[in-house]
Amino acid sequence: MQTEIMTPNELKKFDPVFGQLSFDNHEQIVFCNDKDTGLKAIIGIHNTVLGPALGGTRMWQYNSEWEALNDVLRLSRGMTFKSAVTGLNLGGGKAVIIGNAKTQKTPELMLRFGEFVHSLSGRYITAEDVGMETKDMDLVRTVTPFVTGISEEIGGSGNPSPITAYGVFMGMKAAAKFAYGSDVLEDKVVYVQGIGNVGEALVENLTNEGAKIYISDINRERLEEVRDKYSVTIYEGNNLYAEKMDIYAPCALGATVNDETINQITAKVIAGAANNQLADENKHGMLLREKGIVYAPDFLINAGGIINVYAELENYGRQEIIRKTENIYNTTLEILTNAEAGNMTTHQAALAVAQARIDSRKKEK
Ligand SMILES: NC(=O)c1ccc[n+]([C@@H]2O[C@H](COP(=O)([O-])OP(=O)(O)OC[C@H]3O[C@@H](n4cnc5c(N)ncnc54)[C@H](O)[C@@H]3O)[C@@H](O)[C@H]2O)c1
Repeated sequence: MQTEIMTPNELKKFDPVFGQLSFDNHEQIVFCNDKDTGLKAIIGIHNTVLGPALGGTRMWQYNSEWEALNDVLRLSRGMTFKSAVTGLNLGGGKAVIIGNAKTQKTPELMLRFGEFVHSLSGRYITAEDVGMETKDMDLVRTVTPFVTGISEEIGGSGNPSPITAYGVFMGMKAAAKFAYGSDVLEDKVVYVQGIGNVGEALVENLTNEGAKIYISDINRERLEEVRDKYSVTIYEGNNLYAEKMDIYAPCALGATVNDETINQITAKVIAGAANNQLADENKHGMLLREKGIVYAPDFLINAGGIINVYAELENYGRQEIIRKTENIYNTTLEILTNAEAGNMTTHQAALAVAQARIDSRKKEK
């Protein structure tokens, strides 16, 4: 799917909302505005066939409202497929708040946002995303029950990052099994790009397995902190993609598999936590396939976080969270096998599994 932002002139040729390139088959888009608190937010509900649309709230200083709309359309669609492929009874939604989370996020603004979430009567359930913290969700919880990712002290599931990392690790093992015939990662050279919350927890899993780990990050302090804790090497070069490695784990930004990098990548496996790793799902998915690189779809293997918050709704415990996250291994292997058999990209194969679940539920209904 195309996700580029159009220029204002290009936009004039289209309907401004339904004509957006990222408009898929979204059920409902809610524009939330409140002058008193400065709130400008958009809630995107992509699909509710499998259940309420759950997805985090991102606060970001977008360059334009079009950019914010495009982001919420793209992200909410992604949530539909993430939950569907993971086997959760959830639909896909997401919210964006336009503004600087460091300077414009006030308690009043968050409470007003919570009221808008509440007005949707549970069709949309929010959670944390970029620019949000657990304490913001705790505040939203005071005005609506339709929020997850709240503190453990008030019944929440706590920090999702270690579970996300465990799911990525499971997906990586499955991809290694497919590419190398064994899921043992001992002595495999793995580059972890971005050692934030998820990246560091992934490093911990990889360390326990005996992988040869290289880490890269734009934050030098983080690099040194992680190096002092684990047996890893800091990557000091400036073009990680061309380095000789077995596995590339993008855990920072999206779109790192793009026209510029794709021909440099030497890894046989790509498996990481970052959302939207392929700059162009179809084009780059196909190129990876042609190059024989096994790509574990991001929205499938980074689903640990949503499994974790889903526990708050379904009241299941730690053991079930781990079991569901471990199952990412089986689903990944199944999808990689389907992709090969069906002459599809792995991304398309994962979407097909998700879509089949949605279609079959729709029929039942
Ligand atoms: N936290 C979760 O549970 C979760 C769930 C699903 C997906 N994700 C995705 O996984 C990725 C990592 O999430 P996180 O929670 O660890 O975020 P984070 O903000 O804690 O860490 C991101 C790290 O990437 C680094 N970084 C930024 N730009 C970089 C670059 N160009 N090169 C190298 N490093 C760079 C940052 O300095 C930071 O240390 C994000 O894309 C996020 O959307 C996270």
